[in-house]
Amino acid sequence: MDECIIQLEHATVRRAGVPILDDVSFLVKRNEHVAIIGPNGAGKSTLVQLLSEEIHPLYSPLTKRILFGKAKWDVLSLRSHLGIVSQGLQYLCNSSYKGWEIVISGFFSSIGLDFHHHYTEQHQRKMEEVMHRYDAWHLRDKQMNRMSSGEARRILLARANVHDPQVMLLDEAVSNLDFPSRLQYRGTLEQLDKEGKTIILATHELSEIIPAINRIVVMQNGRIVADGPKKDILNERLLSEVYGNRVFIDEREGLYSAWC
Ligand SMILES: Nc1ncnc2c1ncn2[C@@H]1O[C@H](COP(=O)(O)OP(=O)(O)OP(=O)(O)O)[C@@H](O)[C@H]1O
Repeated sequence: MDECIIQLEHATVRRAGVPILDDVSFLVKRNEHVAIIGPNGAGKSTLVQLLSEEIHPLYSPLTKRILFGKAKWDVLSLRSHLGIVSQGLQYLCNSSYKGWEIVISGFFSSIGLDFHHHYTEQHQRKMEEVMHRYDAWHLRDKQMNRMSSGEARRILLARANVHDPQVMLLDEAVSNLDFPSRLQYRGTLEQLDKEGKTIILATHELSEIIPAINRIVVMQNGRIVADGPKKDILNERLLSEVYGNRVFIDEREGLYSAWC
């Protein structure tokens, strides 16, 4: 049986006294892929941030957060197992660092390079390889704070992959990417699947959910309200209920799209 690499049990997060994640349990096995969907404010990003230890759950005797078999992590070591793309990270990376510096800093779980970061030729080769893969090589010497959102997103995707992480945590990773870049991104997800990586993505864009991602988690009001195989979850009745609007779903060549 596949090992459970993410074990979150009875996790609650409060902001201003309000539970924005309410007693959520979420388990992921090695090589399993999960897409998290749900309306704005449902708690998707909060769940992803719990997994990368950007935030912490409230203490309760029932609460567990065991990541890669360990309950306690030094956050930099944990991040070396994760490839993260999120709006929050993009905001932090909006600096005068150049594209290549942000990508290579993925090896150190840092944002850009500092005097104590010593990169090797091997790091450099891998940085060049992923920047080509994400069609970002032309952005290598451009400052992050002079890039368009889509250009910066490509840099973040390259950074997330550069250190060969076990788990990709992708929170609305395709936003701002143009159509050809989305196609390329899906190709990369397929490649990650072939390499045996675990993909966890939160998205509003169902076409991001490649055929290899078969488990869908639906969130609403800080809770997981559905969790199961794609064919059971991506149905118009269930999604119409969750989104509070009539939702239409279409499927073409294994990719889905939804609209109201
Ligand atoms: N720092 C904060 N202070 C107060 N409330 C917050 C804070 N961060 C998030 N929230 C609230 O927590 C809830 C969940 O937010 P979260 O970003 O996890 O939702 P989401 O499902 O990712 O939404 P979206 O699809 O809009 O990105 C929202 O109601 C949001 O307003």
